[in-house]
Amino acid sequence: MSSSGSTFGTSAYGGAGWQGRTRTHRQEIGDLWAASGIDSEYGRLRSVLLHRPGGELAAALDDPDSVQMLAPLDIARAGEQHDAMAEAYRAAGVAVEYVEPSGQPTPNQMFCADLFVMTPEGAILARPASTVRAGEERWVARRLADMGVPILRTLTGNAVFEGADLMWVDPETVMIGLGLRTNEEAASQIAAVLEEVGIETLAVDIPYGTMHFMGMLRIVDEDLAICWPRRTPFAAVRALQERGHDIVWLPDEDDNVLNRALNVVTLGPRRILMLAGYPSVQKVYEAAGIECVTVDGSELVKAAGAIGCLTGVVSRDPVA
Ligand SMILES: NC(=[NH2+])NCCC[C@H](N)C(=O)O
Repeated sequence: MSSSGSTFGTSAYGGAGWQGRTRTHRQEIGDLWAASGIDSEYGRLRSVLLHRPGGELAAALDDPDSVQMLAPLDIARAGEQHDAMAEAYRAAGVAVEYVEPSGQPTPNQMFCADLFVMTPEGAILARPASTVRAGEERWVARRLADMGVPILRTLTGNAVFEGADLMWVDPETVMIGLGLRTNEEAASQIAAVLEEVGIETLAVDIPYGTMHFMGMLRIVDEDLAICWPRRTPFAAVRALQERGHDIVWLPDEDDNVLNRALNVVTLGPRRILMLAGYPSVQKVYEAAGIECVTVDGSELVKAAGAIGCLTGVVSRDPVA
């Protein structure tokens, strides 16, 4: 302070000592904010967010359909299989973080892929489409915040969006599947926030009677995607082909087999974590040069999801 008592010219008032912030938000990720974000579906996987299921699965015992599950689950077995999946991630060099809600979680909290999606500049929180899952995103928001992961956007109005409906086709483009779980309002809010950071959004319709876009498309490398004949939307297959992707087509098997065998997470280029017990599909993947790491999820699938749905991807090596 000067002898006259004026604060003019002190750093807090913009004087010579002021140190303005000049880096962009993006430049501060990995420093002020935790290293996080993805710009592809296949860059080397670095960290994931999971929720280990517990007593909340009892909600499926009497009437699984009332909580969007297929059959009652053995809670202990489900927990053990979940632990084995987490162990497989750690063995692959992936950091595992857990969402821990306060109080009793809702029954589907473990399906973390549905609750947010990452961009190179932070997370977009989901707004689950059913009352059964409404609010699960709050616990993910709290955990991401604690981890130092920026949150780019929370959806508003009547937008509904589940993270398993968004896929990176290339570092400048995402595809959103419109259907039961994600509506046009959400797609336009997401397109607006992505546009601010220079990313284009392609919206495609997913077939009536299906759950998520993830259930019909998995991208496993820069130039390789797994698709489901007559189920993966035309526009999605075309967008991939235009970018030079080869398509691995799922073999002719019943829906349950394909649903579960396709619900994989890409660990890195041409390397996936998939459920054990689907040899006919695994053979097709391996023939395409995809290395398959397998874990048992026979109990978990009774909740109507598998590895892809259970795994919230927080960070991959950038490919851009
Ligand atoms: N991404 C997925 N396929 N998630 C599966 C979610 C299953 C859950 N029971 C639900 O209906 O919401």
